[in-house]
Amino acid sequence: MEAERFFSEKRAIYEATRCAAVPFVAQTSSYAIEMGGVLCGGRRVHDETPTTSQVSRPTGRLLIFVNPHSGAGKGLETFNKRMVPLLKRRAINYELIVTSGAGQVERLARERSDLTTLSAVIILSGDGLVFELLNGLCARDDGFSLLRSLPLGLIPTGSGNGLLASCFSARGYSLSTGKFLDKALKVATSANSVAMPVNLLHMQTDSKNLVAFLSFGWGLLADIDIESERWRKTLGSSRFVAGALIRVFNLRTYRGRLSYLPYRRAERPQQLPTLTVHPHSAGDRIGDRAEVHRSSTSSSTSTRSQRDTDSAYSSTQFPRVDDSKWKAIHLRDGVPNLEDALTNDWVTLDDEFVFVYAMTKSHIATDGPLMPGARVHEDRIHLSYALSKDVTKFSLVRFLLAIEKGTHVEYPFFKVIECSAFRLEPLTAGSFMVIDGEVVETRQIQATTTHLHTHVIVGPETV
Ligand SMILES: Nc1ncnc2c1ncn2[C@@H]1O[C@H](COP(=O)(O)OP(=O)(O)OP(=O)(O)O)[C@@H](O)[C@H]1O
Repeated sequence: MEAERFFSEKRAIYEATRCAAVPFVAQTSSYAIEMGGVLCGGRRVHDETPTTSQVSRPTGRLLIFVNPHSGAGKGLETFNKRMVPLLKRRAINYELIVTSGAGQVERLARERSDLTTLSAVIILSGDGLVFELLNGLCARDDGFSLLRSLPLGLIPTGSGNGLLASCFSARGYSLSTGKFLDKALKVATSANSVAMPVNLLHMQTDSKNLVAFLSFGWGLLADIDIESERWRKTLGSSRFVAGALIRVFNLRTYRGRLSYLPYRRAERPQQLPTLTVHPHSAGDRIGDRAEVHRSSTSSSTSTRSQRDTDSAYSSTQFPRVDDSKWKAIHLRDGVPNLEDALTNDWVTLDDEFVFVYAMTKSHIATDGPLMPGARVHEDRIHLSYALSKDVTKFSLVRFLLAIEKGTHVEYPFFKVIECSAFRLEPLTAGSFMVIDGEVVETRQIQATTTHLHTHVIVGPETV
């Protein structure tokens, strides 16, 4: 069986590349990589404003990840039918990796030695792959500087694309279904694009230091996200609505201790994000590219259990080892480690919660903004919660339905606090703790604002 799979994989890769002009193929046991043999021109440019960075043609050398199972499972089709023609038309050189399972992108981002030679990384998936990429990068010694030099292009083929929705919304672009994808394809393959700085949070769990770019959830909203996973293929992003209705009528509440450090402007000035694109040798046109084939070792199932087993984030075996590296990037001095006592300037709520949901961006999906006040580059956390004593099932349903119109913020039980850090200690079990859509296993969690930014391609410079 193994041998059969090995040879069919070889055959698929041979078929994929035999008619390409100059590509070669590297293969590992878990994935196939298609690489072109030409580079297009580029130039080194520095950004001049805190809100956008000039990307010299994101066309020199792209590393493209496609998750074939994300969202409705159309990532590969979108790549072949929609993106390849654009890449060809603009003579863009690229390396394609079709992911074969959870954790692969994180490993590659952590281990590859050629990342400084890339013009950009493009991801066709949901927010999950972005989470893997950023955490892989941040695990490297040169990770924080790589964040400043490696822009991300996001093509929304997942069921949750909150990061791109937040960035596009900030630029005034339409988030309606067709236009969202069209625009993403266009900007990711256009010359002279710009990339927006996007703030990152430091998340400390019992065992890990992680970065988050979007959200942290516990209670109702986190449970809806994870429990509606099973409808991912059939319902796409509508799975959240179906999940919400079911979950509200079986409402669970959780005891927890939520502490936060009220927002104060950063003590050290924010470092202006500088995006550098490395120069490339002058380019030739790439020839006809072959159709892309998925490695036959890739799993055809994308279930939560498989993801949990494979996940690089679920282990609680190992102690955190690099706390000091992370403390150095905090915007506020003196934020204690997760195990340490909080100082007097923190506020603590010990109560029965329906949910806790924190965001640094406005959107978790393309429907209305959950946190309309959040800005992609700013240095504060919008920490929201609802207490069990303040809600009824009926008011919760109305609240969830109001998110699309943005009127949910008017519900008095929806409390939003601006803070620089927060810590959550669940006192009853049963809910997921979810960072950027990914479940983490930990007894408690702490989030702190940092001066780290990644950069998301949103170009062109003028809208
Ligand atoms: N080939 C694969 N098979 C199974 N899982 C994969 C594969 N490639 C990536 N993954 C994992 O799938 C998860 C979901 O990916 P992503 O978030 O990008 O898509 P999505 O459709 O928006 O999913 P969700 O909304 O459930 O998070 C990620 O955690 C990623 O690690």
